[in-house]
Amino acid sequence: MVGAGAFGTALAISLASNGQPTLLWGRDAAQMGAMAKARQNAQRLAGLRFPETLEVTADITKIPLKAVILLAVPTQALRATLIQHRHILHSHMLIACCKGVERGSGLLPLEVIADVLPSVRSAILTGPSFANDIAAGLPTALTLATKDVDAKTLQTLLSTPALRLYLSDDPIGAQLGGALKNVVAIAAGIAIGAGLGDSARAALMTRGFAEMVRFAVLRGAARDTLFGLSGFGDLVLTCTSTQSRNLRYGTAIGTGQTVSETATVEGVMTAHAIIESLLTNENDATDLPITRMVSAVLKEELNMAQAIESLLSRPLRRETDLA
Ligand SMILES: NC(=O)C1=CN([C@@H]2O[C@H](COP(=O)(O)OP(=O)(O)OC[C@H]3O[C@@H](n4cnc5c(N)ncnc54)[C@H](OP(=O)(O)O)[C@@H]3O)[C@@H](O)[C@H]2O)C=CC1
Ligand SMILES: O=C(CO)COP(=O)(O)O
Repeated sequence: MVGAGAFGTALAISLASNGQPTLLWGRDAAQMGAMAKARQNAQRLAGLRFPETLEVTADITKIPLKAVILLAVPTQALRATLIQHRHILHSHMLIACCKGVERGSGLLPLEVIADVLPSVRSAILTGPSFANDIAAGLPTALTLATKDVDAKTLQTLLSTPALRLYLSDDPIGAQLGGALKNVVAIAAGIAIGAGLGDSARAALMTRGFAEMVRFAVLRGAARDTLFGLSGFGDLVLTCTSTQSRNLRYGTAIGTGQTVSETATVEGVMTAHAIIESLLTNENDATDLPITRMVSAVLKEELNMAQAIESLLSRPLRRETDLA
């Protein structure tokens, strides 16, 4: 496991609890030392003890030769991680566990991997799951999306009695579902924080989902993928649970609080990345009113009242119209 934050630690605990010898690598030697000593990640998953089969290290050369590597760093840190450790990572199967779009390039995690390490085999692991739930061994279902011929072997390797992996051969759709639902969750949080009510949240979730499907299909995804765990499933979880950092972030913005950017809130950069990529890529020209509003509010180009007014004054249309 590369990345010892909440999600990397949770997946490592889950796999090791299933009897798999698992190596959890993090970049901060002092932090890794403390985790190895306490047998828990006190900073991000306090109280959830490491099984004996879980080894913690800050030495990336300890990764065994043929190991499958899960990459659990934020999307905006993925390229730097790949570049820094390319001499180790290039010969392994890489499973991206991040949810987002890279700012500047508009690329999805597997596209970033292909850009840095063109010949590497890769997959995306995504879907509705909170790190705490996975680490506690609660039942969870995720999507493992890949074009790789060894997909079934990977599915078996990474599934546990509590963590069920469903296979998909649509990595684009799975990645876009995971990335876009974070943006909609910020919008849902803003609505809740601003006191617009649960009905407004349901409207945003539904129209946000329409937006997700529209953009994903345009980017080459299969429409059905968005109706699965990685799209609809994760949208529901993230927009309705206060465990979600994206929802909490949006709620704080909606209540007018000043928000610190220290936590991983993937929807922020993803909203900007998508809207900025629309300016440069004509093929992506589509109507994304909710993503556009989230990006504009977070950049303080619009205040909340203007954003809400702009969404509510859009022309009336048929529900199933494409835009
Ligand atoms: N938490 C969750 O419930 C879930 C998270 N995810 C996804 O997993 C991804 C990671 O999120 P999460 O684990 O929660 O985030 P955290 O903020 O908990 O952890 C991020 C981790 O990435 C590390 N990191 C950041 N930059 C780099 C870098 N350049 N090189 C090496 N390591 C780096 C951090 O190290 P350091 O501590 O040294 O800064 C930290 O260990 C995100 O894309 C998220 O959407 C998916 C499903 C559930
Ligand atoms: O991706 C997640 C749930 O599936 C985690 O959501 P947050 O990043 O908003 O906490």
